[in-house]
Amino acid sequence: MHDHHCLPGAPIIAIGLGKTFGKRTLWHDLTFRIEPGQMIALTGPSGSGKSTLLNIIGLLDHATAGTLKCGPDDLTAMNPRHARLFRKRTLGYLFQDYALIDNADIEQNLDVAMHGTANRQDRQDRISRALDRVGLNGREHDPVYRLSGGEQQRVALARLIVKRPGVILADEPTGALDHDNADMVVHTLRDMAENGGVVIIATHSDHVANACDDTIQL
Ligand SMILES: Nc1ncnc2c1ncn2[C@@H]1O[C@H](COP(=O)(O)OP(=O)(O)OP(=O)(O)O)[C@@H](O)[C@H]1O
Repeated sequence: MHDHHCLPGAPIIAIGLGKTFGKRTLWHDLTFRIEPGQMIALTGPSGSGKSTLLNIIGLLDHATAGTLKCGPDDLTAMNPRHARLFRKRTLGYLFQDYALIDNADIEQNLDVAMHGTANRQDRQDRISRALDRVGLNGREHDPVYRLSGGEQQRVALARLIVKRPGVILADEPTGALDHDNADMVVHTLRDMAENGGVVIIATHSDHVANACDDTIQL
């Protein structure tokens, strides 16, 4: 196993993946392969385990059976240090709680996502382009606690744009948004796939699922 992280360009591979809580089985024997460049919808009724599967791929929960890999890296058997680096360098989350730093401003929230970029001017250019993309240019110094839910979701999207992760996990990313902003989110996630990312979107929206290359139905 290599020491640092799953390089962008690696597929996500599940073989016989299972998850049970006590006596309840959410799914067993889930097998799929998602190639870099693909945007995949994760669908299924409420309670079918979409968020749980995203959490397992995102190293926030564990499968109870099977194997999950990102390229050569076995995600079901990572030591804590490797898991921390994988989260920091390879994973990008777009989850419902946004996980932003509330009392920091938008720029600070984006800046912390760019671990690998030492050059300050380069970081600022990337922040500016990302905020343009999500329609929040000029709002760099607004504190996050003062933003609306939809604005916070767009900051979370901008944070992904500046981070450029190889694996993007999105849980109902269009849930709180109006039609135009929902389209903007889907197009941005599509761009990330086209740049070589693996994009996995848990969604109840047929519109979002139709914009994806394929569907994993739970
Ligand atoms: N830690 C846990 N212990 C026991 N059961 C859990 C735990 N976490 C999740 N579950 C159960 O697993 C099931 C799947 O939950 P999950 O949130 O993954 O579903 P979902 O498909 O994302 O649902 P929704 O579409 O409603 O968001 C739920 O019934 C939930 O109660």
